[in-house]
Amino acid sequence: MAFASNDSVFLLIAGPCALIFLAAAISSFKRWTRRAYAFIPGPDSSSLAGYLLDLHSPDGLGWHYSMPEKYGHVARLKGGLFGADALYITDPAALNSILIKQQAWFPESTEFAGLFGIIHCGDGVASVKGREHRKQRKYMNALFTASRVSKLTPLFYAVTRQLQSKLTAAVAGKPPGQVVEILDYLTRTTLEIIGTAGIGHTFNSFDDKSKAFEKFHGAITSVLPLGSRMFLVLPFLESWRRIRPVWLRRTLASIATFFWPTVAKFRAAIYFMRPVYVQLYKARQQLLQESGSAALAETAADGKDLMSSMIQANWDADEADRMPDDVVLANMGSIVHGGQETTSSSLARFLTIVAEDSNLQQKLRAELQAAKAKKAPGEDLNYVEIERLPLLDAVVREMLRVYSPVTFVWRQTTKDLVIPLTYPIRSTITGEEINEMLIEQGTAVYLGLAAANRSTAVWGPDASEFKSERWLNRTQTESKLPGAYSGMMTFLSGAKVCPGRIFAVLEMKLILSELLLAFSFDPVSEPIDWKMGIAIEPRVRGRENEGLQVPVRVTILQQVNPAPVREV
Ligand code: HEM
Repeated sequence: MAFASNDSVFLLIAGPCALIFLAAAISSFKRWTRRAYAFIPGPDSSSLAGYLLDLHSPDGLGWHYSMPEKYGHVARLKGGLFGADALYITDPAALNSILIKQQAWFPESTEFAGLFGIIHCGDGVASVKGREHRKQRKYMNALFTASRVSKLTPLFYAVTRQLQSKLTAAVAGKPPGQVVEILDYLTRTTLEIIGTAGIGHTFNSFDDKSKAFEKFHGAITSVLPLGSRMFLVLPFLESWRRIRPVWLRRTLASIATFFWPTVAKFRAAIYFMRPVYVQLYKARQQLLQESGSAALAETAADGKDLMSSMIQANWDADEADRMPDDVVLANMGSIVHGGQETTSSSLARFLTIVAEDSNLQQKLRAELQAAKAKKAPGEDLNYVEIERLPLLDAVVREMLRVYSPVTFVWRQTTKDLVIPLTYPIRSTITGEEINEMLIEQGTAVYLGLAAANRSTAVWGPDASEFKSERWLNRTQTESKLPGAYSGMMTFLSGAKVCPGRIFAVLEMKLILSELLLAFSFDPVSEPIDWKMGIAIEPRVRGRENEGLQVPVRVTILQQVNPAPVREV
């Protein structure tokens, strides 16, 4: 009898469990084999594994750019043998719906959230969602207002002067047109700017003997390319970082490093950056505790850096609104990372454009010289004056439109949703026009930022050509796209819009103007291939193994006085 009752208890528990298991298996099988988007045109996958290899291929920029022209502004990405289909979206109304109107149901995919959570060792803005994201963004948005950023202008100049002197030293006394690997200089510049203005720390980036710089520079520039090489495991990273106990996760990671050198390098880069942030944060907290806010003036940026402001705001906030230490630390990582590679590769791209187009280069220089002529000798252009240079503004906008440093972002629906379309889909099955479509829960949705920026339907038949003139006669309202910056998608829009866009644009304009006043640039004969990564990666054709580089020819126009060395 006892046996029988045990049996029924077992059946009572095991029965429903088996049913739940079966239902879950059927639902995931249905999801994996779902072909709900068969009526939407889209590219064939280059392998049985589906679209993932094409989407992430380093040589795949052309694949991305061609998407709206070949398949329309919503394209189906075939999941292959085992995966579900996904969507590639560049349609203005659909982007507006996904990023703004219905953004609560389209959170960032767990893949990117997981990757950035690991890189920043915690839940900063780049890896949290919903209310927590809104809470952290309030702190971050307050740091990046135009008025706050304009106050950083003297810091930007101070670092740019170091770049000018370093570049002058590299080419002085040599024949004109010396070949210089300019990306290295620009990476040092943007790292030093984000170091001093972002987190109040100097990396001594222009000191060739600075080991700290060398290692940090190596770590920060390698971590995203390494991350993009691990794209096949990205879907599991968010669950991975929740594994407890922590020692188990660390042991598993250590085992993985033996089999996969990329993981070993990725981990080493993170482990190098983390203590730098921890040390800085602790020092800042100690200052606050011991001597109050005024003591922050001791930092490398005289207390004007963004992170000091964030730490101070957090310190002053009510207990309930305060961010825990690990979140502040993760956000230090988000700011340094967000502000580094995107900006340095854009600057390098800009220099190659003006090197190829001497007429444009001369016109830009003339505009800058005219603006400088109105200032007292030795006085710099201020934030408003830099912003109001029409040609520089047009060239920077066009560069950010045609060469978006971030190619796509990744979202996932959390419920079935209908989205409107600006450009109807023509069904491959019935031939009818579809003006709105259902996106099923769980669908991976890729938003093609770079491709939308080149859509001929939005920008005209010359969309993929670099034509700065288009901005001299065009207004933001003319673009149908919901992008936060001049109607382009480069900085995204909505809740996840890049908080650093005003910072980035000012930084780029200021560096470019100072470089153009002091040097002229000419092209080299070797072609540079701009490869796809999480940010764009330039490599010299035939010398890919030498890493990221952008050679240009540099000639001194105007001797620059050596920059004063900043004591830190
Ligand atoms: C040309 C330069 C830049 C470009 C093209 C760019 C682009 C972007 C894009 C597209 C995103 C959204 C990513 C996503 O949702 O997956 C983003 C996020 C972000 N960017 Fe930028 N960015 C640039 C410069 C900067 C700078 C200079 C900073 C800081 C000083 C910065 C800080 C951030 C941060 C912290 C985020 C995460 C925001 C969040 O998740 O809420 N970015 N950026």
